[in-house]
Amino acid sequence: MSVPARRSVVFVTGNAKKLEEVTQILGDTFPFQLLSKKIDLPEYQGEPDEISIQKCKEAARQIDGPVIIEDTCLCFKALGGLPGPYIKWFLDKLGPEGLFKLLAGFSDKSAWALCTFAFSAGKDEPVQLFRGKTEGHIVEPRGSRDFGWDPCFQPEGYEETYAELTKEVKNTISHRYRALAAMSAHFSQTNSTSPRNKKKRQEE
Ligand SMILES: O=P(O)(O)OP(=O)(O)OP(=O)(O)OC[C@H]1O[C@@H](n2cnc3c(O)ncnc32)[C@H](O)[C@@H]1O
Ligand SMILES: [Mg+2]
Repeated sequence: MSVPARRSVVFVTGNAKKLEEVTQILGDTFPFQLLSKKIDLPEYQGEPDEISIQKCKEAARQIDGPVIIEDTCLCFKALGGLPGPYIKWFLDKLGPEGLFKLLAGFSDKSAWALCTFAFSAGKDEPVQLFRGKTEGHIVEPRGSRDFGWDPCFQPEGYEETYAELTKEVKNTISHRYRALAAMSAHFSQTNSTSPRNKKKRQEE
């Protein structure tokens, strides 16, 4: 009896570090075979959900098949949630030091990292969102300069910044880990091949 091929989905991102973490976090646990495609999708404006929906629709249009995208925000409480989805440009121009200095005039250094994964089964198909949030503080940069704003984000309950933590630890507490856990849980349920679920799926 032949084993049915695992359905595949393309993770569209222009960020190699994101892809690396996603691969490490998911391991073999994800019910889809994850392929990747390096495309720099447009940086949309608006609320995080809207941005992820637009980004996913554009990815599905370009790939013309099942896709996943991800969008990451870094939100400063004292700035009403900004830079939020615009963190990429702030980081590009200011670096982690500048991000820390942005909060010089504020006693509240608290922040949260928000990750949104978006899935679409293909062009013109609906988009499903999965979110993960990790609370923390913006600190003077410490640790490796490997990945984005990691050196200036210290997650709640830790003495280290994301950049000082090992990948193993970051990948069990991060915004990305939490969003992926939500997405995996969803697809593990809907993808289950138990006869009951199969029947349910056929009825949907
Ligand atoms: O192609 P995409 O997937 O959009 O990749 P991107 O690099 O453009 O990423 P975003 O649009 O989501 O912008 C998020 C910014 O935050 C950075 N970033 C994302 N996740 C991070 C993490 O876990 N730690 C540190 N920096 C991160 C990333 O390098 C970007 O500068
Ligand atoms: Mg981007």
